[in-house]
Amino acid sequence: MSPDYDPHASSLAGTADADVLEELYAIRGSIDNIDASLVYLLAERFKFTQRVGRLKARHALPPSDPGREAAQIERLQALARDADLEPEFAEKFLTFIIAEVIRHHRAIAADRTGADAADADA
Ligand SMILES: O=C(O)C(=O)C[C@]1(C(=O)O)C=C[C@@H](O)C=C1
Repeated sequence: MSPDYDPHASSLAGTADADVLEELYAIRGSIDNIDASLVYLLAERFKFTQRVGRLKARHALPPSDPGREAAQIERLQALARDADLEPEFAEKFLTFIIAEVIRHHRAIAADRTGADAADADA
């Protein structure tokens, strides 16, 4: 955990009884653990998608693959329904992440094009 992180940071101090705040902080401890896991999971996912980006750039494949995305969204919506999560939220979340991945893929491809052009000039 970041040394500067205060798990009791709140704008609610003084607005509720101490026992209510204690319960709130206890619940927030679990929320903090989940948020930390999400960060690690996302970092790991981006490590893999960076590999995909490099592979695609090397073989001149397009950054996005709409057929793959449609299948992923359908799958995540079904998982969300099973998990009692709004399927629309699952779709929005995945679409948000994929947009960032595509931005990375484009940057990798542009770097590679630049490097290839520099090699050709040399
Ligand atoms: O699997 C790919 O081809 C990727 O580039 C990864 C990914 C994803 O983040 O899941 C991102 C962009 C594509 O449109 C589809 C999927």
